[in-house]
Amino acid sequence: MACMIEAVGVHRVRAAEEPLLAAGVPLMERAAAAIAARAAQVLRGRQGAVRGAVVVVLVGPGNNGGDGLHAAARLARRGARVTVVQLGDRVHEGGLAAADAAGVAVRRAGAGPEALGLPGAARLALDADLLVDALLGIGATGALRGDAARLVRQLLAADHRPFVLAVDVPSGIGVGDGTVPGPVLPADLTLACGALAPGLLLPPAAGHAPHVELVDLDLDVPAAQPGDVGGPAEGLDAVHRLQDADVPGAWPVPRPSDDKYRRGVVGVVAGTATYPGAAVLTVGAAVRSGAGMVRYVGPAEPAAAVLAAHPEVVPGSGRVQAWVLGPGVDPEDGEQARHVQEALGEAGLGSRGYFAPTGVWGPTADAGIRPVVVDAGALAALPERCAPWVVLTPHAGELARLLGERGETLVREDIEAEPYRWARRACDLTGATVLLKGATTVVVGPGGTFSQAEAPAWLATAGAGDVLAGLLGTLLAARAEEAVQHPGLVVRLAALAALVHGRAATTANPGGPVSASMLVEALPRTIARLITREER
Ligand SMILES: NC(=O)C1=CN([C@@H]2O[C@H](COP(=O)(O)OP(=O)(O)OC[C@H]3O[C@@H](n4cnc5c(N)ncnc54)[C@H](OP(=O)(O)O)[C@@H]3O)[C@@H](O)[C@H]2O)[C@@H](O)CC1
Ligand SMILES: Nc1ncnc2c1ncn2[C@@H]1O[C@H](COP(=O)(O)OP(=O)(O)O)[C@@H](O)[C@H]1O
Ligand SMILES: [K+]
Repeated sequence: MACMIEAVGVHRVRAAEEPLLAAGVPLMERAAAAIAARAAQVLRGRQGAVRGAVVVVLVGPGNNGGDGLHAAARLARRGARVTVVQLGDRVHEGGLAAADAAGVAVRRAGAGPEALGLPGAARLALDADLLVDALLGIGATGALRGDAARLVRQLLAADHRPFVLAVDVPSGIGVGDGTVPGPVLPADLTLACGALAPGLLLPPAAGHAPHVELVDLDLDVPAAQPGDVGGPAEGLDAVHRLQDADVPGAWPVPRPSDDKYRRGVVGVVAGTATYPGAAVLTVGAAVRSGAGMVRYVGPAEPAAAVLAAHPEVVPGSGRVQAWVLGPGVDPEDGEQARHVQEALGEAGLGSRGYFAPTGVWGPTADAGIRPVVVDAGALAALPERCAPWVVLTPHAGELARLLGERGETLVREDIEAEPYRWARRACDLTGATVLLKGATTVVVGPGGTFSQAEAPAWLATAGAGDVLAGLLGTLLAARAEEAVQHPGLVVRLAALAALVHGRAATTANPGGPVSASMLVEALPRTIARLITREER
């Protein structure tokens, strides 16, 4: 059963809540009841009881603060010692009334008579058993401002913080794009109200919300638009994340009627005499993830290394269903650079690239068109215009270079600060699907947006990207015909490759170091476990 997670653009959440609010459905009370129940569970787990536990709720001016106030009232009624710290002048009136009625102490932070002062507010917050962050939710624009920003900075400077429960989102993240524009309190637990915001899945903001649970409010969210991009003011429509349970339905498991050609032949142009290892790893990943056949195109030295490691590989050019181009290829290397160009041309991408005859993609006439993975050295050979079935697999540095060649002035850190934005930009500029590698891998294509976060940090090791390229080649070769028709399938297969890649690292050595060769070794049993859902 598919169980993919969908994060929902803010405008779609608003559209879903409007009719319910108009009909008088008490969404805030429902959200607050769930938040208080989960907070009580946390307190019982950590303190043994709710009664007597010290809870501080940081409350902002809008409905996110309203959620916090109502939850504070409920926790106080269960015997917790609750203090609300109000940041700013305004506060949700209904929530305030509920908190007052339940005997919650409501204190202002900042300056003024009877205000706690920021150091006082910080001390109170840091001494709590549970700190609830209800400063800002999906109504946030830009970084936290004013006293809220100052208080969060003070909390971030502390050596130890209590358990932090964020209401809806960690306050101050870019809810629509996953940016972190200012100080944000990392949350131990985030309770998303009604739907997950895109920022909860997209890096770097997602790193502040490693554990997200959905509070189901029975919202009837309108379907995402095809292509998933909202208007400029609305932002992203949807971000998806595949789960392990999605793998069996998406993985190309061979049927009895298949032969090696029908299962998909992968052509690999990778490695040079200087970097033969990239060829071995890319080819190895394609073979071990179940390609029907792998053809290797390259000079004698890497070809010999490939055949020594993987005797099942067929050397030289020939008919393939998908190409993997570029791992370990030096764009200045004449022979491999020429092979990259030939493969691109053969896949339907001439010197200027692919322009669909009708102005829309969806080729039918040209039978030569086939998916291509363009990695590392081949990124420099990319034609002006690609198509959704061309998957670029840069890391942040390579993406900065690629965009630099297309007129953007960027460094790697810019990409790391706004991975979604720049992957989207590269997709818009090239027409290709872009898989941006990182601790969380983001895939942005004309067919949608995915974010996968399975990879342990041990995976940041030389050659791991080559393995991903080979693995993705196998998936695209197996479903080549559908992939050139359906851009939605291409992004999904790229996300699937990232998921399996991350899981293979854990399979190879749970909790410890891995090498790229260990990843290749681990692929067959990782895939078997995922598609059969058996523990091995
Ligand atoms: N989805 C659902 O079904 C349900 C959602 N619910 C909840 O509602 C929340 C959304 O509430 P919301 O729309 O009132 O916005 P919210 O996040 O509280 O912030 C807006 C306020 O903050 C202010 N402000 C803005 N930016 C700022 C900044 N950078 N720094 C400082 N201040 C800033 C802004 O002021 P302004 O910019 O207008 O001056 C405005 O006053 C949602 O996240 C969820 O928790 C549930 O209750 C029910 C079901
Ligand atoms: N901090 C991290 N945590 C988890 N995975 C990471 C991290 N950093 C990088 N990765 C993953 O490691 C791989 C590295 O790929 P790449 O940079 O292309 O390396 P190489 O070129 O040496 O093969 C990618 O799949 C990337 O997503
Ligand atoms: K919040």
